[in-house]
Order: sequence, then structure tokens, then C-alpha cells
Amino acid sequence: MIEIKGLRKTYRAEGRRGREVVAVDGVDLAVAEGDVFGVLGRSGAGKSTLLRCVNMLERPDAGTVAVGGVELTALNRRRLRLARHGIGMIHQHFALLSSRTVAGNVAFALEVTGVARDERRERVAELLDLVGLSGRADAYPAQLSGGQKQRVGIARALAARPKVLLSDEATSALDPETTESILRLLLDLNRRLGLTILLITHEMTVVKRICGSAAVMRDGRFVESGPVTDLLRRPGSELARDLFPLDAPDTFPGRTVVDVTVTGEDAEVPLLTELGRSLEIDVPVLAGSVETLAAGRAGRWRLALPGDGAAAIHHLRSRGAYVAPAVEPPGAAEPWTPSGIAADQPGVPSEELP
Ligand SMILES: Nc1ncnc2c1ncn2[C@@H]1O[C@H](COP(=O)(O)OP(=O)(O)OP(=O)(O)O)[C@@H](O)[C@H]1O
Repeated sequence: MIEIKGLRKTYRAEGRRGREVVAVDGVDLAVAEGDVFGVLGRSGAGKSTLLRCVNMLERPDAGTVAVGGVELTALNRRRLRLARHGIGMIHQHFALLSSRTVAGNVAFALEVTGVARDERRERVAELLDLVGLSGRADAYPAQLSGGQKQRVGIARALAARPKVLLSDEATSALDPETTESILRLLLDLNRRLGLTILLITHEMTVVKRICGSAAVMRDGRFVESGPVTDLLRRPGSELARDLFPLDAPDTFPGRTVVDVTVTGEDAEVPLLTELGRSLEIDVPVLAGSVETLAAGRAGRWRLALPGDGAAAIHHLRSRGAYVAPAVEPPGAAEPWTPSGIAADQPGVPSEELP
């Protein structure tokens, strides 16, 4: 539904001698229809610029952007204006018109597309019902809570029945409870309307609760990208570390400390109990949890395996778990993923194990 290739955007800092800032540095991105894709990254990573290039609020210096099969980067102004109706956008600070009521704010999006008055009234009522604000049509933004303001923003963004919704830190200004209710609404809209959502965020909760796919962005580039459950099993995944922080020592006297990740149905298997029973060993769990993510069930633990851990690692991998050392041995770039052998490949021969 969204296809970005080789996207690059630079800015010139203020002043005649301003240096060039590369905000987006060659990003490729494909968001499938109906997916919720989250781009995570620290401040200045380039997330907002990337998002604004998707609806061409910023014109990229290089690369292509296509939404719903239409290459926006190739359109003239008039055609681009029309194509933008198929892309809704919501903002961190809601961007509502303070002089208009809730209904007036939503109607505004229909006025600019030339929808007739009666049809507008009907559609506004429908949209407010969709976002759970039917009773507040005549309220002004100043009379609303943050969550209600964002609901107006969502209703307005959906006015022209877009297939794609862009979300720019939509929950960053909200408290955790309100964040949860807005995320539930977005997920509901995604499922009921088949809405494809591309969002940028720095909040892990957002990825946990609604994203099927994600990318981690740093210095204008994607350092990892794909379905969340795939990323969790990827060697050295930053997303895995941030979604499931393992706050525990990475060494244990006389034992091998490993980080184990399981996703999907494997996360339901009482893997650790079964490991202890089958090999007749005790396996201290130093940290970890199993959680229900939007992308599916996933679990991650830090374990202290007896001795060199080879038998236990073999067993865990044969059950579909991804196993990596808690501390990488010094001097080895990818010690647990020797070429030709994926670290999470079941049944890795024991001589390949550390
Ligand atoms: N209009 C602009 N003019 C000059 N530099 C800009 C402009 N917009 C963004 N930048 C620079 O581009 C880089 C990426 O900024 P961007 O806002 O896209 O990052 P971000 O990940 O969204 O961060 P934040 O969450 O703080 O907005 C930063 O170095 C920023 O200073």
C-alpha cells in the first residue's frame, strides 16, 4: 500500500554557510495493505521528515514514494492534491481549529473537498460516532480532554475515507490510560475499515499494542525493519532489547548466560519447564517475560545454563527458540551466527555451539 524506494531528504541549516543536514538517508519501506507499521527512533532520527515525505508535505531530494499504486513523486500539484485525499494524517498536538466546534473541525475537511452541506452533516455524524464522540459535536476544542481532541483529529483525518493513515506521535502528549484508549481506537479502525497505518513514535507501548511491523531509525536510516515477530528473533535486534529489556547480570559463575526469544505459538509452550525436565537440569531465569503483542505472542528470557550450555541450547533451538549469548565473546563479530547457519535454526550441530 505504501512503497518507498531510496528516499533521501536533506536540509540546509540556517545561514549562508549552513551545513547540510541529511534527515533521511536512503530509506526503503514497504507497508502492506492493512498493516500497522511503526517507525521508532530517538529525537532527530528523521522520523517526522520521513512521514512528511509520504504525503509530500516535504518533497524528497531523491527516491520514490507510491501510495496505493500511485507514484506521488511523479505527480503535478493538482494531481497530488487529489491523491492526498487518500492519505489521512494525525498529529501529536492535534492541530484543531480552536474557533470551530468538534463538528466544525471535522466538517472543515469535507468543505475543502467540496462535499455538499447535507452530505457533510451526515458524514460528520457518522465520523463522530466512529470515534466515540457523538455527544460532543457542539463542544469547542478548549472544552475537550487530550484524548477527545485526538479523537476529533482522527475523525477529521478519516473524513475523505482514506485508505492510509499517517500518525505523527499521536499519543505522545497523552497520559498512559488515554494512550491506551486511542491505540485501541486505531487498532479497531485498522481492523474494521482495513485502514493501513504508518506511524512514528518513540514509545514502545505503541509498537507492542498495535504494530504488526516496525523499523528502527537512526541518523536517517533504517537499522532494522520488518514484521515485529521476525525482528525479535534477529541477531542483535535493538527492537528486541527495547521491547523486552532484560535487566539482569549477563554472567553467572560456572554457567553460560543466554537470551532466548520465542514468538508465535512457540511462546505458549512451557519451554523452560520442559527444558529442565528433559535434560534434568535446573535453569535459573535471571529475567524475562511473555507478552501478547499486536503482532502475536512473544517471550524473551535471560537464562543461566549449566556448563557451556551446549545441550540446553541445542534443545531450545530444536523447539524453535532463538538463542543468543547475553554477552558476545570479545573479538567475534557474529559469534553465534556463523555463515550458513542461522542462529535460530533448529538443531544446530553441537560442534557449532560455543
Ligand atoms: N525544516 C528543517 N530545516 C532544517 N533542518 C531540519 C528541518 N526539519 C528537520 N531538520 C533536521 O533533520 C533531522 C531530522 O529531523 P526530524 O524532525 O525528521 O527527526 P525526528 O526523528 O522526527 O525527531 P523529533 O522526534 O525530535 O521530531 C534533524 O537533525 C533536524 O534538526
